[in-house]
Amino acid sequence: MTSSLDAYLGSQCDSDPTRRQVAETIRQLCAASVKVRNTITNGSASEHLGASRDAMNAGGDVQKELDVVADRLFLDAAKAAGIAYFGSEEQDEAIVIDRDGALALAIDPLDGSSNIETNVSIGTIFSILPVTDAHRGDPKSAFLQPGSRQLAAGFFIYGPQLLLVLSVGNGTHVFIFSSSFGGFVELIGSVSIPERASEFAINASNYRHWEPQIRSYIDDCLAGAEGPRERDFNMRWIGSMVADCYRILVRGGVFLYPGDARKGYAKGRLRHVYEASPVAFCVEHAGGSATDGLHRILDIVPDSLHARTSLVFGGKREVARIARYMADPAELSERSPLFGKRSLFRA
Ligand SMILES: O=P(O)(O)OC[C@H]1O[C@](O)(COP(=O)(O)O)[C@@H](O)[C@@H]1O
Ligand SMILES: [Mg+2]
Ligand SMILES: [Mg+2]
Repeated sequence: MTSSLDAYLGSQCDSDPTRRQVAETIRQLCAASVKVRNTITNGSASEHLGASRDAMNAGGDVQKELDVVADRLFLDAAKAAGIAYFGSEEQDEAIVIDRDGALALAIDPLDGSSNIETNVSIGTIFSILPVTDAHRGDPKSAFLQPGSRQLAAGFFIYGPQLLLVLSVGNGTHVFIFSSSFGGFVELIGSVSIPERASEFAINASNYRHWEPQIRSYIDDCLAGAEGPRERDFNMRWIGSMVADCYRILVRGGVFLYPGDARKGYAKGRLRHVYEASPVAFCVEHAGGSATDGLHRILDIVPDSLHARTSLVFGGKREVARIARYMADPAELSERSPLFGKRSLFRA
């Protein structure tokens, strides 16, 4: 029999008051996600949701109407859940909700904003962290913990289906919103990323800005069956990390958003606290890996709420292979000159 999210949370989060509050927070986030989904699917509203506002968020991105609507709905959810501190992509600073609360909620209210007006899957990414006495005087410090301390993390996808990918630290599970049931029910009991896959996701338009190591890795994939990998690769880039991540969870492959030479992109585009860290938590609990190219994301201590990080995640073996490219460029130059020089992009 299919089990409900509620039953799952009851079985996983009943051991102590903090975990019960984690469960309550997830329930409130789910309720907000349904409101966001309804807002998106409501035809009369959709006209202006993708419209740009005059404002920019702390990361320098132009805010769209839906970024702000979603931020407000998730802030209300955080208040209803009794969260201590709310840190959002759309807010410059962490917001104090309840000074005595036990949890901090970091959120990307709307992931894939550039896809809003194109009717492509978008989502919401969240991370739930513990608040200790050491964080009380300084709310932002609660968000500057390594991702390994997350109590729960996940993301919603507003796509053909409304999905929740969730880890409370014991595997990664997928729930689907069922309107006939009136809530989320389990779709995949425990996700396991297929190890051998031949699919990569990267924004290839940035090729000329990448470091040589990233170019070499992609060159070798593109060389296909005739290249050093001796097999053909496929490429996908949705432009909504939630959707790229979900595909990798169910079908395998690897995602890269590396730092590059563009101004402001030394550490890529993605934000550590509310994008990379929760995705890394779900990916690791599904048997995969997530790094900044070299180091495990969940071990890195971010230095600000809106810090960026290079991000590579997916199947363990492929992520480890990319780390070898990053760590040892010398090894690349020692490869067969045939493959060392060939590239579909380079002359
Ligand atoms: O437009 P680019 O540079 O390919 O970046 C796409 C990436 O940016 C993001 O949209 C960033 O998230 P936001 O939409 O929350 O800013 C990711 O979802 C996606 O993977
Ligand atoms: Mg995002
Ligand atoms: Mg966003």
